[in-house]
Amino acid sequence: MTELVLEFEGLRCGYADTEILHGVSGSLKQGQTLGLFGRNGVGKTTLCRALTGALPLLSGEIKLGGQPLDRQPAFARRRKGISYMPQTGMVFDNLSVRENLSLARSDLQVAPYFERFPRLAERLDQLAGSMSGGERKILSFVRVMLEESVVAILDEPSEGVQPENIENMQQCMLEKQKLGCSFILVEQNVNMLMTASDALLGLDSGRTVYEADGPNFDRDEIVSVLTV
Ligand SMILES: Nc1ncnc2c1ncn2[C@@H]1O[C@H](COP(=O)(O)OP(=O)(O)OP(=O)(O)O)[C@@H](O)[C@H]1O
Repeated sequence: MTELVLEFEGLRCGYADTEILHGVSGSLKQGQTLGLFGRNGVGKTTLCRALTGALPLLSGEIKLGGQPLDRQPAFARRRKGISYMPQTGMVFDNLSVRENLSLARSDLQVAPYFERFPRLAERLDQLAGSMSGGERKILSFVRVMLEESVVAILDEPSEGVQPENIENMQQCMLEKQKLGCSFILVEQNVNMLMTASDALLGLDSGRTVYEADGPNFDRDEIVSVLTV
């Protein structure tokens, strides 16, 4: 049986006096991808931020490899192998592509990613802030791929990215999965969600409304959660 790498139970959290997540639970197996989806504003990014430690919990538990994680600060979670590609603010605009990539601090090699995304290689000395939205997403994605992660959380990586590069992103994820990395993938693109995920978690208004194990997901059910 595949080992559970990340477990979260009854997560409640929010901003100031507003509770956004009302007790969300889920789990992630080693080398697998949990697809997280739902309409705008239902709490997907909030869940990501709760898992990374950017947002404190009101209650609930998070475990990584069976060990409690929820009292650990964000930097300690990063050291334990939780990586995060945020939906926005994902690259340092005033640094070049080369400098952004060098921040990944790992021994993993960047060359295979330049083969998949040659425009990055062509723009190594360009400031990240002068790249297009899609190019910046790719840069942010590659930066996370270069981290030595146990769990990589990707918040809408395909937004604004052309289909050919979405396919390349999925190939990169598969390669890291083979090395044991697990992913939480926030995605509105139903095709990517269905093909990249081993299990799915659908949210609405801060609550779980859909859970399924793959590989055969029901597209109509997914679309209905996205269009409630
Ligand atoms: N920093 C913040 N302060 C106050 N409220 C916030 C903050 N960030 C998010 N929210 C609110 O929390 C709710 C959930 O937001 P969240 O970003 O988690 O949704 P989401 O499902 O990721 O949406 P999207 O698909 O649009 O990215 C929204 O109502 C949002 O307005």
